[in-house]
Amino acid sequence: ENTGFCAIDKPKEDCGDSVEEKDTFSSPLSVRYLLYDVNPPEGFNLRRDVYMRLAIFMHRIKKKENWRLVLPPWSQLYHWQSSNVGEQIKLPWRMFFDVKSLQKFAPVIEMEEFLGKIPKHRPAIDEVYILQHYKDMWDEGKEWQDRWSIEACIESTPYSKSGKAFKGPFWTYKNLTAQKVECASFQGHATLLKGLLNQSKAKVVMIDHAEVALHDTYGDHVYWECRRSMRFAHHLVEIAKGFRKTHLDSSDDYDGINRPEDWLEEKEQTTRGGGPYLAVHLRRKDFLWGRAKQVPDLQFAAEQIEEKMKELQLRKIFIATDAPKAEFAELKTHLSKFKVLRFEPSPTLKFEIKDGGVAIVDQIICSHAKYFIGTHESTFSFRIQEEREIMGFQRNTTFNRLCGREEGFPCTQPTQWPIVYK
Ligand SMILES: C[C@@H]1O[C@H](OP(=O)(O)OP(=O)(O)OC[C@H]2O[C@@H](n3cnc4c(=O)[nH]c(N)nc43)[C@H](O)[C@@H]2O)[C@@H](O)[C@H](O)[C@@H]1O
Repeated sequence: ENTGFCAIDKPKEDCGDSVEEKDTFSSPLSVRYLLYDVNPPEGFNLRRDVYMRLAIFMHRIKKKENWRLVLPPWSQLYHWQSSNVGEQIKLPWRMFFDVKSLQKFAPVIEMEEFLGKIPKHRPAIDEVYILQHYKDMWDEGKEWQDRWSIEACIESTPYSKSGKAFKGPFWTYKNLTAQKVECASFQGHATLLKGLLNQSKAKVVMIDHAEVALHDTYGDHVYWECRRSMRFAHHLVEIAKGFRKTHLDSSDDYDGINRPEDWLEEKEQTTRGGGPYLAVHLRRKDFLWGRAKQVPDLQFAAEQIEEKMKELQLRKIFIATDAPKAEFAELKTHLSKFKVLRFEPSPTLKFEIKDGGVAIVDQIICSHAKYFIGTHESTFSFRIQEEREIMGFQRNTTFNRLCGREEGFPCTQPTQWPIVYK
């Protein structure tokens, strides 16, 4: 069967660009759709990780089962607080990622494409399963065992019955409804969802709190294939390129970075150079209380940055941060010997790419630097580290983090997760 999707093991010629498919909802099980959502307060980069768990699951079953994974639009993320960028709801994945590239790994489609297929007379979603942890999961002496079962909901849910159908958050789509909503206690890896999906005959199933399902295998070659397929949207890559060139004397040619257009053609890379700047991801805001011991005050962060700048004999520092303007200005006063830069798009550009796009441009710039220092346990920093692994930077230039004042300097550095190829 040719689904139009490009499997990792198919020759490139067989990989169609189009995701158009013939399914009209007329034959109940010809194609099935898996929708999902994540715990509302989670940020963008944790959500990227949850996507990978489900995409890898879809990748594993795609030869035998005809599912489409519907990409959940980005709506009202807690950290996206800019007021001058318009509404940040229902943003499609193509604003941030190269969706064709994702499709070369897993059969994914955008929400709007899925919505376009639903006949008027039918609720969009047949069945919603809200994943929850087993009540006894943390009991002492309880052995880990993969299991799932439909059970009463332990906590209250945001779904409520209105007439025959259920209403719910549904990524802020007001008209979406579901026919059935149940809770499923779940303990195990994403592939365990197969049992849950196959006990159902529904065509459209949604998994809420998908973060409860764990990675099948973290860090093997399939994980990295999925990760490599998550290329950023071209327009964001171009914006980052422009910034690197104009402000940081950095370009792929000059920095010795050589990445094929298509991730399927990527082989193990070695990058010895990197742009002539130090990049730092300085996570502030909720991390100031959430990770108080490991997040340095600005003065202590600056001391660590200065030390590294002297060692590397660099002049320019790129700071990716969620810090308010005043904090960034203070940091600059502590680093007055150097040129300290931040990506600050014009209001028009920011309106276009939104908070999510600004964050990705920050990540791209950090990932191309000669040396990177991140923030303890921030998934934002982790994703930069992965990007650098893909580009083949030497690991000691990647797996670094700032130390908290209480910890002192030096402190324990991040675990290295090396890239693996087939
Ligand atoms: C404590 C936990 O932290 C987790 O955050 P953590 O892993 O850093 O990383 P994320 O899951 O991405 O969430 C942090 C969000 O804050 C913004 N942000 C953080 N750092 C930067 C930066 O350098 N530049 C720009 N432009 N934006 C930044 C951005 O919107 C990003 O997605 C959250 O996902 C969890 O919900 C929870 O809050």
